[in-house]
Amino acid sequence: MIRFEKVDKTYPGQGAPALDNVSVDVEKGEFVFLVGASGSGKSTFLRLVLRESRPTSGRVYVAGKEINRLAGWKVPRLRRQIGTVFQDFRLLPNKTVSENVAFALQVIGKGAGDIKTLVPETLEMVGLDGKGDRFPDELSGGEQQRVAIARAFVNRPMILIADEPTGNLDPATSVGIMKLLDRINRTGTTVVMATHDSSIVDQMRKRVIELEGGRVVRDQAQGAYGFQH
Ligand SMILES: Nc1ncnc2c1ncn2[C@@H]1O[C@H](COP(=O)(O)OP(=O)(O)OP(=O)(O)O)[C@@H](O)[C@H]1O
Repeated sequence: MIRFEKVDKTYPGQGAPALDNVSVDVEKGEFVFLVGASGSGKSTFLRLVLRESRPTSGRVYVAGKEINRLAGWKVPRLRRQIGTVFQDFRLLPNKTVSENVAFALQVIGKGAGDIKTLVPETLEMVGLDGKGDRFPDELSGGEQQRVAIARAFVNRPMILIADEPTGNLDPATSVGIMKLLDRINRTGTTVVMATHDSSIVDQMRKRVIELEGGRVVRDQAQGAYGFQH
């Protein structure tokens, strides 16, 4: 589903590469944690998957296509197949919960009929049944992140990218969010999550890819946050 082949990324004017000879293969349906110190290259990795950034050398494939060679007009179609969730939720403050989720469908041209069924169905799935008419500032942080996940998942993307999704949440709320991401993963969606949250990684026991100075220094099935034999 996601394949990096000898990917280097050096930002203009930077001496050291943000990614250095990264080769990684993520299969359809996998759940992968990307870990590593601040500045190790996690966000750069995620940006390359979205083609928000391009490799300096090497190849990035998503769903079998080398995305650096994708024509510009095909990039929106690629991004539609990838849901994104961030630490800071990024909801539209002047739209209700339902409108935030519906908006993701409107921008990709879904009809009113589809929207009417998909939005409540997805809100129920993320545990926000009955909260569709609230505004983001009337919700807790955990609930706001659930809205963001509903918005990312409402068109059933192949891949869900989560960059520090529990970074602003307390430990108990974070566990609920991880249960939800796990549930989404069980529907067949490939999940790649960058995180500093060691207790979450240790509890989930999924594949762990660790970056250090832009290099993959560990790629371990059912791994922990720190290396353990
Ligand atoms: N737009 C940019 N221009 C120049 N350098 C950049 C840019 N974005 C990232 N970098 C550099 O690339 C390296 C990797 O950064 P990246 O944001 O990928 O790390 P990260 O692991 O996601 O960090 P964090 O955990 O703090 O989000 C860092 O040295 C950073 O300073």
